[in-house]
Amino acid sequence: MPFDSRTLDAAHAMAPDAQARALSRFLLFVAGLVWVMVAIGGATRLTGSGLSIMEWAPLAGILPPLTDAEWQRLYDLYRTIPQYQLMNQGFGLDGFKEIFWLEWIHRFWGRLIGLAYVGGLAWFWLRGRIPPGLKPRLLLLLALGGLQGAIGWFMVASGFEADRTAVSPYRLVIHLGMAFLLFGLLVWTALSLLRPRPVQDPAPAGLRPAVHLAAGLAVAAMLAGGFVAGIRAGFDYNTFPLMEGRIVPQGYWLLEPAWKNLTANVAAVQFNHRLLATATLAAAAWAAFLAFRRLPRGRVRGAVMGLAIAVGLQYALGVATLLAVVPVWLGTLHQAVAVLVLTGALLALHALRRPAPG
Ligand code: HEM
Repeated sequence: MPFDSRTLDAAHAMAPDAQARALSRFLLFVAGLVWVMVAIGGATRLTGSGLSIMEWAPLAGILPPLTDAEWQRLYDLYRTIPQYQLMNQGFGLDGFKEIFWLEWIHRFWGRLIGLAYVGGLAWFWLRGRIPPGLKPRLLLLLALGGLQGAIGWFMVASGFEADRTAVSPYRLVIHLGMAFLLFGLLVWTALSLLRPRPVQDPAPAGLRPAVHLAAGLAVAAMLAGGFVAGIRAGFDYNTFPLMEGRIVPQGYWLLEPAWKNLTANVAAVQFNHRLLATATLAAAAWAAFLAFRRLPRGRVRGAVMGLAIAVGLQYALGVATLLAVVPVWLGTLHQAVAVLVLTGALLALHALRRPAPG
């Protein structure tokens, strides 16, 4: 049962502290690599680099092109897809090289994460330093990491279809969501190795529901943000707080069938992201207020306040990204700081875990 936290608690009890700390540090290191990967992924998308490598070659692709002939071969492949014909026609081999590198670095970093994780896992495993109850979860993480690579390719492949110049927004959101899930599982597992469940309930009345609400809304805002990115909805309605002079933009419910408005209608997708972000900010601020009033200084209060600060920062960055019409550096920062919000949510949720039963 990989997700049963009691298994992990039992594992924690069995693991000597120093060993648990070492394993925890390793998982946090890998989570750090995933965080960098999310930022590189944002930059890759925003520079229009993501479709520049048309092959799925997990092993051979580890080397970049080393000869002129190899560059030419990859460029010729790229010239066959609609994105080249519709957007980049005639930009030449030099233009191709410019968009190539970020996608290559993104894939290289993915391989690096895989190698670091497999290498570290084998090291801990062979030395008998993994609590038995934790092994299924660590293997699950390995499987999910491999799946993420395949999802990445599944997403890229959608960008080669006729008349498309970008990838499917649904696949983009799945890829982004899986990155958040991987990061979340790594951090949660690491935290659980470091800190067993509390003996006494650390949460004053009302705080746990408020933090759960803020965390749930933050995840919803992130997935909605993925659709903003996926359909380039940030390049319209570049005013805040109104959208073309209205709170709810015109054409909010224009598409048929109705559910399409949630994923394909620029006005609705952007409005929903704003709304969810604002609700997250309100819930996180309320949780911070409760923590400030009802808890003494310390880890639990700090975690809840930290979540609110991260959400406030991300909110401000979102508005700045929108007003500046999505420059690459701000969009990338907004994507990276989403992971900070997730970290804040995980820390706060973990600090507020209920006491072990019995
Ligand atoms: C709780 C607060 C927020 C969270 C967790 C959040 C999260 C995200 C995420 C995960 C994405 C997709 C990845 C990316 O950046 O490309 C995104 C995109 C975006 N968000 Fe937010 N966001 C928040 C607040 C806001 C606010 C308040 C605005 C503006 C009013 C905003 C504007 C945007 C825009 C314009 C994009 C698309 C950027 C692009 O095309 O790269 N965000 N957001």
